[in-house]
Amino acid sequence: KKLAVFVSGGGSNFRSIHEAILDGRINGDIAVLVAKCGGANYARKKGIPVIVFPKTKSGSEGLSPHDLANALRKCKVDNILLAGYLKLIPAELIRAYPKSILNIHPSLLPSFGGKDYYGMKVHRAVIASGVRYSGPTIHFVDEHYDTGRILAQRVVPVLPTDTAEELAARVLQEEHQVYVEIAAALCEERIIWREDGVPLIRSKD
Ligand SMILES: N[C@@H]1O[C@H](COP(=O)(O)O)[C@@H](O)[C@H]1O
Repeated sequence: KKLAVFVSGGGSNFRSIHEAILDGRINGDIAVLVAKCGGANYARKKGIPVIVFPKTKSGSEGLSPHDLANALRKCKVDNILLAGYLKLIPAELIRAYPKSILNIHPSLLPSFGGKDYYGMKVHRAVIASGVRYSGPTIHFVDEHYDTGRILAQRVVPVLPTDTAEELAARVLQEEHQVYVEIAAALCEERIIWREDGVPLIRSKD
């Protein structure tokens, strides 16, 4: 399978997916990185093409949603993985990639999800709420923030002494593992849909 990865932040999930492709845990290929941030340096070093999206404020750089959809089709991209990508995905791209776009969010959705919950804000809210467990969620992407069908979750404890940074680090470690497992299942076409629309992962033969 050909993957496009979208990043806004440091890109550690992107790197861990790429390393899993290099060592054979994922039978796929990153055709292109969509970013305009730090993650792009690693991609350029590894010879992965980079597309700047969205357009920069000056309009001098970056693609429109329509041009991006065309560029991904040209790269023969099968699936899109959002890895720390903070922008809403345009409806045109969701129409072009039905049931083919995944996102990772650092909380147990539907709790602590939505446009106001990103980065450290998530972990601060989790700690302030007093919940005892948190963890990453991987879900399909729809027109809204963090509301698409949930595909996978992992649980980590929230310790009484945790700072948001400590909790974020514990969740990020789980993120790297679960996103590699799910990307591997995606590339082996082991994602199936239950009649009621819930996506499931078929175990390896
Ligand atoms: N959306 C969230 O943003 C953070 C970015 O991580 P990275 O992959 O850019 O290091 C991760 O916690 C991810 O869940």
